[in-house]
Amino acid sequence: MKTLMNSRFYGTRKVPGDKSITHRSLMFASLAKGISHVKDPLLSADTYATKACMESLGVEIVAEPEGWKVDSPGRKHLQSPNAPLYTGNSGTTARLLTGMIAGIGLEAEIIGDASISKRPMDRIKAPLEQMGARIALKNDKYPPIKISKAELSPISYTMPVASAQVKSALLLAGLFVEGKSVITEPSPSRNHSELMLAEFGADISVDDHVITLDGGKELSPADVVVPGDISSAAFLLVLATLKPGSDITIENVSLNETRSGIIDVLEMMEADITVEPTSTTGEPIGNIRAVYTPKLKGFEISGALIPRLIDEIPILTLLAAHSDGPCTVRDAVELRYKETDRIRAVIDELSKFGFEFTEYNDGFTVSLEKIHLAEGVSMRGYGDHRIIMMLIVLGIVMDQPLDIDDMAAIDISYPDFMADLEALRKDA
Ligand SMILES: O=C(O)C1=C[C@@H](OP(=O)(O)O)[C@@H](O)[C@H](O)C1
Ligand SMILES: C=C(OP(=O)(O)O)C(=O)O
Repeated sequence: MKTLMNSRFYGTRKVPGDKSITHRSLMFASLAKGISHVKDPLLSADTYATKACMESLGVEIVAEPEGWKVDSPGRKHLQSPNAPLYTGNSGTTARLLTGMIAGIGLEAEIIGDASISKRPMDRIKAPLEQMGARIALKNDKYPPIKISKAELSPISYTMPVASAQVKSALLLAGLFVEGKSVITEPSPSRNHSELMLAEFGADISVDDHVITLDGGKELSPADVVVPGDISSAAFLLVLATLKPGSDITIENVSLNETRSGIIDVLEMMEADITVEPTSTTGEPIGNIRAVYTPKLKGFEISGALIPRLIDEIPILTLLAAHSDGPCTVRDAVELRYKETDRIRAVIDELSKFGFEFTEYNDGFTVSLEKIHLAEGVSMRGYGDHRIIMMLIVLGIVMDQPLDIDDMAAIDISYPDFMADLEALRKDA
């Protein structure tokens, strides 16, 4: 990390493939009999976990120069695994896979690492049981998730929280059930499942907050091109905004409205940011340029904006360092149920440098007079990739290399993060 100090960051870069889209491409391709291709997938610990789970069900996935070839015997020929399915650190894998296993009538036990073992799964158990699934959890809440064979019926479900993982688990469960499943969201969460299921031939329609899936139809193989992940781009965009002399363009990144809340926030803060849409092939794609902006406005984010930037909140908090007023996050209690309690982690770590927080159950208000350099302080990453990358950006902005534990957790979503920073680094 030392080599990144006293630098500015300049240039054009692509970030790795979108994590949410990569998980879904592997799962949907595994349900469609025949060969699908996934171009430019994210190659990271989380997506390798999904790949290994699909292979355990009997799907052949081969690396090709441009990505993966997924060869599925068809959902009727997938097999119950003879060992627990290990989802590593990936909540998306655990929740979507539960819906998928229940939907194809297999039995399996789903486990994960220490963080997954503390993430709530009752949010998928309740609606899946309403469909007829048989699911057992530890203390009725946590993994291991034990799924027994059962026949399902369609569901009509109003989700209490906007969660793409819950929505997608229900869509996966309803895919091969005759009849209409209707899912209503309180506000739109990421819609990659809806877009991609249509590409794989599912009968799915969306009307405002209501998703209707007419189940019982087989999926057909499809080729998926994975755009860059805006959640990974977020770290570079915030770095460019905060670091004097910086000017970074991220190319070929997903601009999907349900994910692009970070652009709204940067614009709200009057950061120097430019968005150039390039194409739409199911997913809207484009380039985003962020240029150093010495003075920013404060932000207040809540309500329907939160699901559109939920994973970016830790890195967005750093923008308080240059804002002329406080920054407030509300309606984000979901952050407490991620890889770690991200509200606590952000408050505990940034308080070490003079960021002042008022904590709420569903967020915080943060302001900063001046960063206090805290020599020799050790930082906790909580094994959470997004907290660790936020702390790395903080260290670069302060020109103080931070001693952060668990750096290897970057591999969960952005294995090339340090290499990309090096590639963009220029002498100040
Ligand atoms: O469906 C997905 O791919 C994801 C949905 C979000 O979680 P929730 O569904 O719990 O909001 C997000 O935080 C996660 O990183 C990925
Ligand atoms: C919360 C995240 O992922 P998951 O829920 O898949 O573990 C994330 O990537 O920030």
